[in-house]
Amino acid sequence: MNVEEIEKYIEKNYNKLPEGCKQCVKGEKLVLFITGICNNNCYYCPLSEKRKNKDVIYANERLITTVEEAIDEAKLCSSKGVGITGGDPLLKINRTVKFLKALKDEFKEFHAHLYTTPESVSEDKLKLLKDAGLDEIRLHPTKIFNEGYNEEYVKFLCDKLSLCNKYIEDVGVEIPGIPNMENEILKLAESVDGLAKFMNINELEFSEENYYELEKRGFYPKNDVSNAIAGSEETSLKVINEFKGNMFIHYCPSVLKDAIQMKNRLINRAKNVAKPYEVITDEGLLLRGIMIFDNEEDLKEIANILEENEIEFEIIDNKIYLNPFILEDIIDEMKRQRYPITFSAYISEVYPTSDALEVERIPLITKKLRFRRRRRR
Ligand SMILES: C[S@@+](CC[C@H](N)C(=O)[O-])C[C@H]1O[C@@H](n2cnc3c(N)ncnc32)[C@H](O)[C@@H]1O
Ligand code: SF4
Repeated sequence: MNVEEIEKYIEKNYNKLPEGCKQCVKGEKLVLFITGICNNNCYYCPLSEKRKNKDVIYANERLITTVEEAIDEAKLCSSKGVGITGGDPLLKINRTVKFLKALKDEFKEFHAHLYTTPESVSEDKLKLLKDAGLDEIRLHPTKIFNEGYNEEYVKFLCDKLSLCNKYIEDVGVEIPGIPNMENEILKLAESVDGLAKFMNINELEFSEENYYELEKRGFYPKNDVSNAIAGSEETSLKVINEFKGNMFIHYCPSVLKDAIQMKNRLINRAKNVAKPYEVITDEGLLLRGIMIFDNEEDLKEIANILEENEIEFEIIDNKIYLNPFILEDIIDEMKRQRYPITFSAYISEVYPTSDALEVERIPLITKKLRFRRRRRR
């Protein structure tokens, strides 16, 4: 499926999507990674070294410690809901409930969904989650994919789904689309139909952390441009085509996460954080022009010129930040007028995220090294 096909699929099936996914595809969900701690050890686990089994909290890409920071990040992204993930959020139930309640209290109509595993679900925890306002829960039956299909385990999963239904409005199953497991996934779908409102199948993705384990099992990337695994899409779509039950099965392709959901979330954040001189790209990244000076006099001279011409800019240390296209025009004009250029300059493309990660640097003026001839004695 390419981006256009996905967009069509989303449009056609939008009303059937799980509530949590509806906001997610529009980039309106805050991704709250509540802890990296997890009792499972899935061979396909995509978590990075910075997160896996580390008791850390991230609101989107931002490492945080307090609920206030989570609320701030939700505001910066104009989030309309939260997806609480990990690790396993239920292993840190008090923290999960504290953050969930704070977000629910702060924002009106804030949809909340949470990912966990059936082993961690208990009546006590569900009561706490219900009181804090959880709208949707998704269970990931890890053992099927790590140890093989087992009727007893599926029965255990069904009991946990029934328990969830007593407390939480929407209950679903979410799984990785492991290639060639269509028979097992179909049997699973038939077993949970009626107990789960939906089943989400994620296209299997590789990361630096799980690549070795995936390769060991014969899996390989489907192309050079994505981090999806070959065969996962075929398996997932086969399940959807062959399933005869009532439950809605949603396939979530890797490109949906990167090209649509992530892009929309970046655009939402960029609109709130962009400085007046920054340009928002179609991908939701920020473009800014940067001039770097060796001495303060030169910087002041250019700053005066910009002020006289009513051009927006900002000075940070020995740099002037300004609109990238105006910067290009200024350099052209300086060259045309043979005005001495006393700075180096480039256009910087950065994520609108809290770490402002730089994706690309386009040099405009590079500093020439000055060589002074040594006098012969
Ligand atoms: C990344 S996990 C996060 C929540 C929690 N750690 C869990 O596994 O349920 C969210 C969903 O992604 C799926 N998943 C796990 N590893 C994956 C991978 N390498 N590629 C695609 N989906 C994956 C699982 O089915 C899980 O329900
Ligand atoms: S349950 Fe999730 S976090 Fe835990 S090991 Fe499996 S994929 Fe990783």
